[in-house]
Amino acid sequence: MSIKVDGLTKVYGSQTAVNGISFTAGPGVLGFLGPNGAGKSTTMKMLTGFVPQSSGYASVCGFDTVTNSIEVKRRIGYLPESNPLYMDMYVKEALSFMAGIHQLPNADSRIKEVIDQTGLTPEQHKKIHQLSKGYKQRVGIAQAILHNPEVLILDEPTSGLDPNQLIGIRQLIRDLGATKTVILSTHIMQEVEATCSQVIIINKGNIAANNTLQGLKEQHSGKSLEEIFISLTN
Ligand SMILES: Nc1ncnc2c1ncn2[C@@H]1O[C@H](COP(=O)(O)OP(=O)(O)OP(=O)(O)O)[C@@H](O)[C@H]1O
Repeated sequence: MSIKVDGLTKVYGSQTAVNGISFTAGPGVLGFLGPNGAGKSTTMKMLTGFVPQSSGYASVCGFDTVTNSIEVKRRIGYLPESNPLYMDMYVKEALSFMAGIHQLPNADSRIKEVIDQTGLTPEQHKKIHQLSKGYKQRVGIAQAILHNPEVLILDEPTSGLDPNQLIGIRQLIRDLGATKTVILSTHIMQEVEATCSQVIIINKGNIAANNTLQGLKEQHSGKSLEEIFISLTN
């Protein structure tokens, strides 16, 4: 399994945002669902080493996220919810900058490959601030996959996109999930149906469900994913 999480907990002041959760994930797309404030982003930030946990353990490809964070960062790509980008850079310039940080050999050919893969080719000569939201998301994904990580953490990568962009990005996520372990946080149930093999529903910092999409539906006697989500998080 590429991701192992055991008793992972994050406490902010007096609030327990993530309460001792445990799960594993391997290649495929894992849908990480939950209401606003459930603890999804906090869990993702702990997995990427962006914030330290209060207690518990997480590993990525066998490396402890706290004691081996450099090895983890080599193997993980992260698109944060806010998708922070260098708006004044050209698309290729930003990717080249990231390639430098990762010390990628053959950076130029890898950048070209990633631009093709994320559908950025027609917009590649623009500055990032000139791009539409959908294309900015594609740049965020391109940056996350540039170093060809085994694990991808995508925090609401499709929020606010039009249906055409949605379809394109979902297809890209499915393609990435064919070889990588992808953790996808989303509020769009249709998206989960279209892309995910495994689903975790988190509520108030606790795991309320962890199953295959099929298994979850069987467990809840054929209810829709939306109905299951509502019944487990209310
Ligand atoms: N830096 C922080 N300091 C204090 N509290 C925080 C901090 N970050 C998150 N929280 C709190 O932790 C809880 C979980 O937040 P988190 O962002 O992980 O939820 P989420 O499931 O990603 O929500 P959303 O779907 O709205 O993005 C929330 O109550 C939030 O206010």
